[in-house]
Amino acid sequence: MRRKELEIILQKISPLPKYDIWSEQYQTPPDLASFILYTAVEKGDIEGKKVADFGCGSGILAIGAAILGASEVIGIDIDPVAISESKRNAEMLQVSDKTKFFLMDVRDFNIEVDTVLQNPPFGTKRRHMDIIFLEKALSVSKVVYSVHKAGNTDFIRKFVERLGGAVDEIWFSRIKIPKIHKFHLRAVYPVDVEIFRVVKWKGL
Ligand SMILES: C[S@@+](CC[C@H](N)C(=O)[O-])C[C@H]1O[C@@H](n2cnc3c(N)ncnc32)[C@H](O)[C@@H]1O
Repeated sequence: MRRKELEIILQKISPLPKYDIWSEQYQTPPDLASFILYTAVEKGDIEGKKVADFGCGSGILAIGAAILGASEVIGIDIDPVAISESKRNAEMLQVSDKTKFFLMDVRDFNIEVDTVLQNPPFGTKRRHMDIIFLEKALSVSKVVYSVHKAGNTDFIRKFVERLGGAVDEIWFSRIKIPKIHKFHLRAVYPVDVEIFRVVKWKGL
């Protein structure tokens, strides 16, 4: 399957019906999701691998990984609506046999996987939430693809190195997110993001 075909399939996954500002539930746009997924395939991180999607939202990264040949995919989210929407979307795209979705806080996840894909909350509402996700992802996997608000590259690089990992590659993109604060005037805001590929090179 070509990347554009995957993107068209992922466009069938709608964002969650109600946007929870506190949980920062913006969806990864299908073009960025297909870029992350294809990059991960090219690097050997998806096909035949056990993959987790932390904060799966409507399931776009988890379902994409299943479509691209992951052997097993686990999606988790703290919001019950996200879990039911992910299950519904997995059924619609005929990958429910390869995907499992669990309602849980990322901090409670303790299953070993090969690869974690995640677009965590930026931490705008709950400080350092993205870092909590990243630390958990590195503790249970060998490779992590993680989307972060741009501008904290050095902090993230050093944080990962302190955990015994390494930032292997970084890509840049821009996504539109719904307004975060009541005083915001526009409905959506463009935000520059960095996508990190992080590898674990020491036992954690
Ligand atoms: C930016 S959205 C990304 C959604 C989806 N992965 C995507 O890429 O479109 C972040 C997701 O993390 C979830 N979330 C926030 N805090 C969480 C936590 N402590 N544990 C698990 N999921 C959480 C939110 O409910 C939301 O669905």
